[in-house]
Amino acid sequence: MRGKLVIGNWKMNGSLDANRRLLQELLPPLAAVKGLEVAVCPPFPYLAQVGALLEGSSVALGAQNLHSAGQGAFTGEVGAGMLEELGCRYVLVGHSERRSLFGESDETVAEKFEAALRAGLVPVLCVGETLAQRRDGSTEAVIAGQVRAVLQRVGGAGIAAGVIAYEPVWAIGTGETASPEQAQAVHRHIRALLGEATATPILYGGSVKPDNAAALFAQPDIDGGLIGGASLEAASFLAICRAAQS
Ligand SMILES: O=C[C@H](O)COP(=O)(O)O
Repeated sequence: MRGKLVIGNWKMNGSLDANRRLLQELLPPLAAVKGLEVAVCPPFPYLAQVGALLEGSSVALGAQNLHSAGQGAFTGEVGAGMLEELGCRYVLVGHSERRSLFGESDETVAEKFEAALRAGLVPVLCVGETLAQRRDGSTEAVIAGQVRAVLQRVGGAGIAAGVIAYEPVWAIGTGETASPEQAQAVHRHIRALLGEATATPILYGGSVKPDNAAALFAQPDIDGGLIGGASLEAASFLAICRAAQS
């Protein structure tokens, strides 16, 4: 179901003390921000702490990754059921840092998406092109490959139970955001690929800040944001959530 959604991806940042301070600053004013869903994705070791701190708030808990197997001899990995047991609602799959730094293929990502659905989680499929791919004109083909790998595995109903996040790799952590028009063009392309799953929420991510969020979220096919750096600073994340308020 399409509705506004803003997810903070803390990446490999935080500490017990910093997490507590961030949420103490963020949650009271965020309670007054209506008309959207908000989630935060801390690193695995902090899921239980952050889940406890979120109790009584409307902010959902998410994880940044999972393994496609439920359990077993996969040292260092985490299964979907474990995330569900810790109170996660969302899990990111196929973030570009997972794809580029940890070698995740479209097929691996599709398996993870399916495993998350099976456990009752909402998978957030991250897709996006590199700068070289944008320059050589293959943006649409790259995104189509990433989306179709998941569609083939879980079908339209499966993908509609999740969320897609378009994150151009060249805009992640660089301070260089896609213009609202560039982002909208790719979001429209993604929605066209979805067929019957056209109501799947599609978020934009990549250097979203308080000063560019409103223009991005105003685009017809942008349903919110996946926020990295700015989600670590309460005032910035709050301003971005306010910009998504409908
Ligand atoms: O998951 C979040 C994205 O990678 C965006 O990160 P950023 O907002 O720091 O550019």
